[in-house]
Formats: sequence, C-alpha cells, structure tokens
Amino acid sequence: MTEPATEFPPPKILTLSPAHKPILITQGAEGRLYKTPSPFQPDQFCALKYRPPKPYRHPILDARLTKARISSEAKVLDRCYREGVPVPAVLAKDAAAGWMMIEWIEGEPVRVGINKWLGERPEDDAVVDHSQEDETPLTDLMKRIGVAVGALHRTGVVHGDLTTSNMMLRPWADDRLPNGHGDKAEKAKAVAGDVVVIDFGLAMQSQSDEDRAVDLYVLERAFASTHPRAERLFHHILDSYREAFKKAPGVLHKLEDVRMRGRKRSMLG
Ligand SMILES: Nc1ncnc2c1ncn2[C@@H]1O[C@H](COP(=O)(O)OP(=O)(O)OP(=O)(O)O)[C@@H](O)[C@H]1O
Repeated sequence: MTEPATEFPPPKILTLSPAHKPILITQGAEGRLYKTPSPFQPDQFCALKYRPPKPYRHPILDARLTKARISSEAKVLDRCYREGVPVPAVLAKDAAAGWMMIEWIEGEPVRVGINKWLGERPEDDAVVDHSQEDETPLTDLMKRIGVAVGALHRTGVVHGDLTTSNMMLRPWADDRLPNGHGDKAEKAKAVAGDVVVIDFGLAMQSQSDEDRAVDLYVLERAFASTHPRAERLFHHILDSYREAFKKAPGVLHKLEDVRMRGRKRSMLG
C-alpha cells in the first residue's frame, strides 16, 4: 500500500529543518494538516495547513484557487483572533505556496469529549432516567459552545461547517479542573476546557441573519446526528448564544424558517 504522506511531498517549509519531522495529522480531499515544532518557539508546536497542488486541475486555475482559499481562511482567522473569538492564531502563511501555519491547540475535539461523557448509554435516550443525573458539566460545555458561536457571529463571520469536530476543547489548568476521582469526576474532566473553533475553510464574512441561522442549523443537524443521546440538551447552546449575542433574537427567528425549509426538503426526498 502506498504511504499517503509520500503521495505528495510536504511543502518546502517543512523540509528545511531535517531535525524536526512533521507529523501528518489528517489528510482530507482538499488539504493536509501537519503538526510540527514552531519555528518561533521550538518548545511549542504549531499546525501547518497545506493545500497541495491538484494534478487534475488546470495548473493556473489550481494555483489561483489555492492562493485564494488560504488567504481567505487566514484573513477570517486573523479577524476572529483580533476580536477575541477563541480560534487558533495565524503565525505565518505563504498563500501562493498553499500553506498557513497556525497555533497548535492542545486537547481533543469537542465531539470526543461529549462522547466520552455519554459513554455506553443506549441510543434511545427516552429510556434513560436523567432525573438522578447531574448533567451540569455537560450543559456548561454546551453553554460555552453557544458563547463561542455568538462571539464568532458578533465579529461578522459565519463558519460554514460548524460541528463538534470543528471545535477543540483546550484543557484547563489543574486548579480549574473538576476535583475528585472516580467515574463522575472522569466524566466531568472529559467535557472540561475552553472551546476553540477550528477549520475555517468554508467560512465567510457575513452580517446576515439568514447566513447566521444556516450556520446554527448546520450545527443543530450535525449535533443531532453525532450525539443523538444528547440532542435534548442542544437548546443550551441556543440559550447561551442568545445571551452572548445582541442580534441573536433575529437569527433565532430565522432559524425557525430554515428548519421549516429543511423539513420540507426532507419530506420531498
Ligand atoms: N490548530 C489546530 N490544533 C490542533 N489540531 C488541529 C488544529 N487544526 C486542525 N486540527 C486537527 O486537524 C483536523 C483537520 O483540520 P481541519 O479541519 O482544519 O482541516 P481539513 O478538514 O482538512 O480542512 P478543510 O475542511 O478546510 O479542507 C481537525 O479535525 C483537528 O483534529
């Protein structure tokens, strides 16, 4: 079998220091993500997002598209970072060469944290008795997600692909972590941490309620299919979004229409 990493060579920037071997983290249809020591602080890591040339595309068109996509993603990230939205900082970029270097976010995707919390529960949430369960750590995480999305929309950015895989849980320092041992404490630790939004490959600048509502709808649908056993808690995300973002009422009103259209579409097949 061909080793995927050798199909396309890594970008030149990653070959300059032979002592630092980049680690290929993911390889998607469009790009690859490497973890590599930061050239600015060698005791820290950074993430290098690379869009290799596509041999099936016309080279001039391909170069233009790659440059535009990297530039646009870096621009949106920069804007969010400057305005205090929790996203990775952009450290360097060479859009023409198809890469940007961003801050490495420690921790796991929110998807993994929520699934650890949910553990081995039956898929049919209705059969579970939640009355005896303290769900505060999980609902607190949902509220942090709503605050992060509210902050994003406040800066005039819509993400385009909000899912719990495109959010990381950056670990808290020990003194902020839930105390104790045993299953309950372990579950609480799984959903602890700051929410950092990643993957702005489909993001755009927009102030429209409709675009923001679609962003929330995408998250709602992704959440329901990734975490069906926590679907009844999704409203906590919307509640905290409403508190975090002044223009939320208009967006949430639009969300009703977007849902309606979604239902009609799925009825028509
Ligand atoms: N800054 C980061 N720090 C740590 N891990 C990251 C970071 N950015 C991305 N990752 C990890 O790499 C994975 C892929 O990253 P990302 O979603 O940005 O790339 P992609 O899906 O290939 O992008 P695109 O959808 O734009 O083609 C993420 O799911 C996450 O696990």
